[in-house]
Amino acid sequence: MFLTFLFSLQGFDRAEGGGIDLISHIITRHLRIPCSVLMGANLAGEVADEKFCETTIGCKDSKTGPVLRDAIQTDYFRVVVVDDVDTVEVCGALKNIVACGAGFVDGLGLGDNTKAAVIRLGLMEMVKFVDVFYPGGKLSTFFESCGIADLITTCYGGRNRKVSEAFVRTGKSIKELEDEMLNGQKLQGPFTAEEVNYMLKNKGMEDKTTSDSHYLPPSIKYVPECCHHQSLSIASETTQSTCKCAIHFLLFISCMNTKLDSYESGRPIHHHISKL
Ligand SMILES: NC(=O)c1ccc[n+]([C@@H]2O[C@H](COP(=O)([O-])OP(=O)(O)OC[C@H]3O[C@@H](n4cnc5c(N)ncnc54)[C@H](O)[C@@H]3O)[C@@H](O)[C@H]2O)c1
Ligand SMILES: O=P(O)(O)OC[C@H](O)CO
Repeated sequence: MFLTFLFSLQGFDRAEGGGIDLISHIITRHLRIPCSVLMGANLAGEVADEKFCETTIGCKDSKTGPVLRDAIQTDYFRVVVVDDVDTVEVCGALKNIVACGAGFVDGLGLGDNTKAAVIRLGLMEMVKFVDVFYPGGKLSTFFESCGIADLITTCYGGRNRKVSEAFVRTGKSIKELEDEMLNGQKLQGPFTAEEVNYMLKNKGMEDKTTSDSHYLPPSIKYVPECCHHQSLSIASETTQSTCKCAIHFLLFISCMNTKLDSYESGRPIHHHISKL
């Protein structure tokens, strides 16, 4: 008999002292039981329709992991268990920010090549973020469903993408669009970006660039800026100012010019990060 907690919530919480907290850490701290996470390319409607997908469970305990997998896995919902829990959870949170960037690209009509660049650079930001703030994470985790696969599906089929596209096209605020398009649901991307931005500001890291040993994740900085900017603007100016903001966002990510030369499964990220 064992007690554990498995959840699929995406996002961070603000921590005392100006940082951010992972939800799994908060649950473990309060309930004093181990916490595992489930993240993956799992748009709820498609899972409900029993269309094939994969998912990732992050679980530290080698005995509990297979028990959770066997309890959840079906023919159409395939589970891979990894022990890199924090990276799995961070992927689930950060990819929502990148999806807003993908939505801006769609709203601006920039095409699939640009969107692929946003997705690639967003993935590199996620890798770098884990390396800086959750050292010990494994690069191989980003190649599980919780990493690249969830990033792709969210950047094509998710709510963050959809609303962000409408945000650029219509000139309405995120709040208005949520009310109109999501039937009571909320976007995670802008909120998560603000939390991460808050943490970076408190650490004095918001103006660092990728060439510094500290870094600035551009979409994390520019997604909330774009969203805020838009919500404060007036109708005739909104589309123009949002576009300007979104273009800044794209310019910044393209300046990153990061490259992943090699990848060896299962090794800690800092073995690779010097090549980014
Ligand atoms: N929908 C998907 O395809 C999908 C897939 C994978 C993971 N997720 C994640 O699962 C979580 C829930 O997604 P969803 O689609 O069910 O969202 P949802 O918006 O339908 O539901 C979220 C619920 O949380 C409640 N809520 C919000 N803030 C709260 C608070 N502070 N205290 C108590 N309740 C609060 C809301 O009232 C709402 O009922 C999110 O973190 C999402 O990123 C969603
Ligand atoms: O609809 P989104 O943008 O919240 O994305 C949904 C899920 O995160 C996909 O796994």
